[in-house]
Amino acid sequence: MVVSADLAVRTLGPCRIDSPLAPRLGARETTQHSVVEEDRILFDDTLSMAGARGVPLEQLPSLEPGGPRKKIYFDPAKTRVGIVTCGGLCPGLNDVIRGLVLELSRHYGVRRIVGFRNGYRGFIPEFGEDVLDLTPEVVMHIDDEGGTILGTSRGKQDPEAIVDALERLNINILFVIGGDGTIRGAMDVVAEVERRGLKVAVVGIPKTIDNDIPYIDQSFGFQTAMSEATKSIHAASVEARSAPGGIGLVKLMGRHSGFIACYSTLAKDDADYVLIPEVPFTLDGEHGFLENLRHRVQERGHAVVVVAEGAGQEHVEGEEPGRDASGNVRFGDIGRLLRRKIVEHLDAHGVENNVRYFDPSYAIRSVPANPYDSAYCLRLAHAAVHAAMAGRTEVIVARRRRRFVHIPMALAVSRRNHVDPLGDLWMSVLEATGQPVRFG
Ligand SMILES: Nc1ncnc2c1ncn2[C@@H]1O[C@H](COP(=O)(O)OP(=O)(O)O)[C@@H](O)[C@H]1O
Ligand SMILES: O=P(O)(O)OC[C@H]1O[C@](O)(COP(=O)(O)O)[C@@H](O)[C@@H]1O
Ligand SMILES: [Mg+2]
Repeated sequence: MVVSADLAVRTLGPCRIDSPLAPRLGARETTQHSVVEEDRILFDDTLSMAGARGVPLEQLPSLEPGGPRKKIYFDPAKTRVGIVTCGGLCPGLNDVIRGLVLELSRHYGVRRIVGFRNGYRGFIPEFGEDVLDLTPEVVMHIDDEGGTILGTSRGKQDPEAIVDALERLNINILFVIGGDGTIRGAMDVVAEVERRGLKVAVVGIPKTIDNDIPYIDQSFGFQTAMSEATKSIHAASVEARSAPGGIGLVKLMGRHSGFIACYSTLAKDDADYVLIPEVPFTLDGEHGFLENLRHRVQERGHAVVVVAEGAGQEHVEGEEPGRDASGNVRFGDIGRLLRRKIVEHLDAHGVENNVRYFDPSYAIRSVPANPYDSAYCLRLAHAAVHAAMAGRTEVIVARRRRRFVHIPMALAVSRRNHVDPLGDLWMSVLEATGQPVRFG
């Protein structure tokens, strides 16, 4: 079987130790529900996509399956584990931490697990952060709360200092729970680990409420966050329908990808317009957004507009986008700009208007995971533990088309997941809202 280089997963070495889970794996075979270790998971999911590669079946790009192995690399009794959460909050962070700790301790018998506090700065002595001992008792009920018991942060830290801390604490496995920035940071850590000739596995559990990590079905916490967002859309709709010329305007998170705006709109089916970063729009002119909205309000008496924070940035004049500590762009406020423009435009045309502006902001990501996301987080945590104990490194675990897989970190950060303006999701949004295919 040929494995394309970018899909090959790196391992620390041969697995020689019997896994404590081996007795449960005896009868496992590849079925529609599970994939055995020796098998691979096809990268393409349609005949035409696979066929377009024009290569024999065994050379088709494929991913390593996730799941427990009969033989593992690390001896659980001697293994020390670190866990860190970085970047913005996301529902389910505590579920993942809990899942890692329970799987490591109960099923593999790992006895020393520590949590680094407040993201990558938790490794740096100058910040004076103590590590937190993570036991089943400590983590048992943390999933009841949103956030992360470890804390999180943005801002780059020196990979050499991070690996110094790993050496100081004799850590063999580091789990990083974070988004694209965190994964890039983890790749720097892997490079430094290798430079020193250490055998430390670094495994990621991808986190992003924006759902912008590619090659995975959907990121954990996304479903919870978009469910929270529907509350604001509903409130905007109630307000809009209760006032003459009522316009409910909702700004939602989503820097580069408008998934939250799209899915929460579909869930409520109350919105008349959705504006996302992936689909540019014009404001002015006969076919611009403002004129379309004016007609809608005059004809129907009210309207609901959902806008993702990264949408229409070209319209946010005079505000130079800044950068946060991690180097992410800080966008101008498209929500406030739209509110002002809508009022000005409708006033100028003598159309009565009552704009109600909603910015739920952090409220959608600070809540505990819903049951679906909790179950998903637990399964991701299990997959991450299996990968790490089997010596996999520089990988993230993910679910792709219902299968748990190992994705090399380099591939996971090679691009961003976007709403495809020519794809099914955006088509559904156009159907649900009735907005024109393009403004302008
Ligand atoms: N290109 C990069 N190289 C190394 N570390 C990075 C890089 N980008 C971000 N990081 C680090 O990863 C952590 C989280 O990144 P951030 O972008 O804030 O969140 P997220 O992981 O959710 O994308 C921060 O400590 C940040 O400094
Ligand atoms: O937490 P901050 O620094 O205010 O940043 C807010 C940003 O964080 C997010 O919630 C998620 O970003 P990350 O995936 O980089 O953590 C974005 O949707 C939002 O723009
Ligand atoms: Mg990010």
